[in-house]
Amino acid sequence: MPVVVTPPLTGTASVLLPARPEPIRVDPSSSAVIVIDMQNAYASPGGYVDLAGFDIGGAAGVIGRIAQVLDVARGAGMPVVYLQNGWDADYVEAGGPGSPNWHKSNALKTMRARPELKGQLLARGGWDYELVDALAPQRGDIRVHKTRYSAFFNSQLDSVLRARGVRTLIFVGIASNVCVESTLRDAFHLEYFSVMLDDATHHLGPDFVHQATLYNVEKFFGWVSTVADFCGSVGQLPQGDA
Ligand SMILES: NC(=O)N/C=C\C(=O)O
Repeated sequence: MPVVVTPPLTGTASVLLPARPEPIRVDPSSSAVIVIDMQNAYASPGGYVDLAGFDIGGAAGVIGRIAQVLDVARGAGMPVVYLQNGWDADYVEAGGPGSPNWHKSNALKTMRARPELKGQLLARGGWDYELVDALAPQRGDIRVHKTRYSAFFNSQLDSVLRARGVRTLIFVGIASNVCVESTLRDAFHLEYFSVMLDDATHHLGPDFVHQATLYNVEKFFGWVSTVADFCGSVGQLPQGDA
C-alpha cells in the first residue's frame, strides 16, 4: 500500500494531492498558497531580472498557471498569501556595505553599474516592486513584504500563517532556486509541510538550478507536485463564491 502523508489538522474536507516522493493530503482550512515575488521585477520585460541579464522567457507561462492555481485555491477557501520583495525608496532596508545583501543583490549591483536606474529597482512605491497586473490580489488575499530571499526572515509571514492555523504551504512563484527554495527551507525548520508546484515556478540561471531545487525539495524539505494535479484534486472540493 502506498504511503500517504497526512499533516496535522487535516480534516475530513481534504483531498489527496499527487506529489513526489509521495501523495500528501491537503485540507484547505489548514493550507495556504504562498505566491513568491510575482512582481514586475521578476516576471516582466524591463523589470529588474530582465535588466540584470537573466532569461525571463519562462515567466509568462508561469503567470498564467499561477492564475489557475489561485482561482482554484480561492474557490476552495484556501488563503492566498502574496510576498513582495524589496526595500524602502532610500534602500535603508537593503543594508549598506556591511550587509552581504549589498554585495550579492543583483538589483543593487545593476543599479551601481547603471546609475540611471538608481531608485527604480525593487523600491516600494515603484512599478518594479508591484505585482504583475495578471495576478492582482483579490478581496481576502494577504500581502506580506519581505526584504531578503527567505520570506520568513524579519517578516510577518509566520504570524500570519499561525494565526490562521496553517500547517501546509503550496509554493508558486519566482525564483524556484532563490526565494522559493530559501522560504521553503525555512518553512521546513518552522514545522510547515511544503509542496512546490514545479510548473508554477521559474528559476534564475541555467536550467540545472531548477532541477537541483526540485531534487532538494523532493528529497529533503517537502513535496513536488504540478498545477494540473493541484487543480484536479483541490478543484474537486466544494467551490465557494471566491
Ligand atoms: N525572488 C527571488 O527569488 N529573488 C532572487 C534574487 C533577487 O531578488 O535578487
